[in-house]
Amino acid sequence: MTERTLIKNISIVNEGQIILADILIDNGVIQKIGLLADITNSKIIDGTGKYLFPGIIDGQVHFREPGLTHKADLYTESKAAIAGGVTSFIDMPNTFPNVLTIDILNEKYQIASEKSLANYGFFLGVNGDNLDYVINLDTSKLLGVSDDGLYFTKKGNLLADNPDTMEKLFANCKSIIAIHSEKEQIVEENENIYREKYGDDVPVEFHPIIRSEKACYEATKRAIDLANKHKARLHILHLTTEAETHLFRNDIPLEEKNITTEVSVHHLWFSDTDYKRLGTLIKWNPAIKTEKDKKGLLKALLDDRIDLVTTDHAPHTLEEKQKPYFQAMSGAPIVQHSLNIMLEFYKQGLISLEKIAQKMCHNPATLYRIEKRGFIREGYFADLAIVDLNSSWTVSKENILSKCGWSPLDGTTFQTKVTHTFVNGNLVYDNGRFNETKKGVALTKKNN
Ligand SMILES: O=C1C[C@@H](C(=O)O)NC(=O)N1
Repeated sequence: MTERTLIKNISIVNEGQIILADILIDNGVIQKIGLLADITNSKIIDGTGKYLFPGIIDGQVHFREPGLTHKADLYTESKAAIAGGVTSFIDMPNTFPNVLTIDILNEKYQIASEKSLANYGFFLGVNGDNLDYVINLDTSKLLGVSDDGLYFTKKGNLLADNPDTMEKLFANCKSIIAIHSEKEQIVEENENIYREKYGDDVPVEFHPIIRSEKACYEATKRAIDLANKHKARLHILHLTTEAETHLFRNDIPLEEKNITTEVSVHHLWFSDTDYKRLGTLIKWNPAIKTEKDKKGLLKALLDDRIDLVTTDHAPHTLEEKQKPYFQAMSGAPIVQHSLNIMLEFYKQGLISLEKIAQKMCHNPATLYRIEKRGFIREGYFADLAIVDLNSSWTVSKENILSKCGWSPLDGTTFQTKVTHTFVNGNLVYDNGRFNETKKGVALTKKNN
């Protein structure tokens, strides 16, 4: 049983509008939305002047467990997520061992049930070795939303650059094929050119030239051609170039799209002008690119060619990051600050609150067919975030919650603050304090 809570007089951002109302949370779900009388035995939160969002659903994170828990784990990173208003996440399979079988996948669900404060789903990885296994998978054995998410990337054990592997997967797979889209051959050719010139210590400013627009565009175009040819369901992860945005459509509703895409917050926030200041701390794959790309990505997000905002939260220790170019790990922690970043764009007049809710809450739920989450509706799970749009604070070591203890946003002042986060009706985060007694649950799937 969860505590009964009445949030009074709050601006509810949901499904294209903002309405001022009260909301009653009971038994884990949203019971009533409207002008409600005070109810006995309920905790009352005064929402005057504040905004209520559906809890953010982050469609791409790396919480590193099992196998890489010196960087992060399901407890620490879900806690960081909750502080940022993120109530559900879908985690990538490049943990160790790589998630290439149902047994390994189910082990992650088990660990999350014991440790995660937020709700969770996990991608299953695909490579040349487990391709037949994946194609013949009995999806009834998959837990949660996993049978809607297969992840195909291009490095190491999850390498997917082989044209025959790609063709076979697209021809046979019914699940969403999520792709990290960079053509490895082009990247390697560029790496060799710069290695010859600079040795190991290539200036990081060349990262977007090595992991080039061409590498991204050609991989994305190839995946789209394959998806069209085989009528497969394709999702391109973390788009980074303006050029690629023109490959996506906005003339069909999300529910009917066969090909979808997302942008990660750091590709909207940073550009190549930031490499000088932040160096390898913002070395990410795909790379942070130019100002023109950054603007093109926001434009495509606003006109619905891009469907989701995710984080690709990818923590590494500072030691792993502060190394010469070729040894410095790619990725950085950002899940705690994704809503703050998007709200900063709102403050600058670049995006509406309704659009933020669409891209971070409604669309991930629709795309991954997540049951009864992502919207503020009576009868839906009470995953909610209350936001103060006029409260500034500065990111610093003292308030960074990711286990790795640093952030590329250190020193950044945000003008908005998440004050409360509810997960399944439980007030898990309240103005800096956590209630860790209740754990998140596995995301379940809508039937149709
Ligand atoms: O897609 C990815 C993976 C991630 C990681 O570190 O796992 N780091 C990245 O920069 N991009």
